[in-house]
Amino acid sequence: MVQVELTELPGVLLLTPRRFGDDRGFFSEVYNREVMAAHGVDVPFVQDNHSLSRQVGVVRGLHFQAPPHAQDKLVRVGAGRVKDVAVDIRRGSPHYGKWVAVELSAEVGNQLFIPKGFLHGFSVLEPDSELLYKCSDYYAPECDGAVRFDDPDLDIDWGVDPAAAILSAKDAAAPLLKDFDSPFVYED
Ligand SMILES: Cc1cn([C@H]2C[C@H](O)[C@@H](COP(=O)(O)OP(=O)(O)O[C@H]3O[C@@H](C)C(=O)[C@@H](O)[C@H]3O)O2)c(=O)[nH]c1=O
Repeated sequence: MVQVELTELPGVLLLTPRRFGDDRGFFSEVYNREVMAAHGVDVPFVQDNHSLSRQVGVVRGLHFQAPPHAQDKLVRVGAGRVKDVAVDIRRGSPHYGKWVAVELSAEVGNQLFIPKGFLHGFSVLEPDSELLYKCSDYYAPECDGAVRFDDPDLDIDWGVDPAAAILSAKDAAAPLLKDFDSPFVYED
């Protein structure tokens, strides 16, 4: 029912649910708790988010919510195409500061699972791209945090010109990773 691929970051998974195509279009179970749990994604999601980014070059991120409201996220694209990025920020992790970037599109219907302890962000590769994602905790603005998307220590390939990126004021003012005290600790 779902194809699961590991990424270079343990815990971050690329999931592609099956699509049943016919003359009308397709049908797909985009989330099935039992099936996901069988593949290691056994998470009580409590909030679904939907954002629209009109312009190519919009970058949202890199974001996290700190404990006690840390969020696992299951991200997909309902329209358009984005480059979705996860960065390990668990102190003591052998992968601290490492990232994976995956193209997610409405055409493919693929999804990225990003566990707690990772930054999340995406760049917009097609106009009017819509991101749909499930979160395992509620929005808690007091726990909301960000790291600069174009941090030279991360050196993420966003697939768009970072100098021309369209950012929120909050994201433009985000600290660099070296000036940031991560609230997450790696647990073996
Ligand atoms: C994230 C969020 C925002 N909001 C409000 C706050 C604000 O007024 C408005 C826009 O918020 P932001 O600018 O933070 O939206 P955005 O930049 O799209 O933030 C999102 O980015 C991606 C990369 C993520 O991973 C998400 O978890 C979230 O951080 O929406 C909520 O009411 N609930 C929420 O869950």
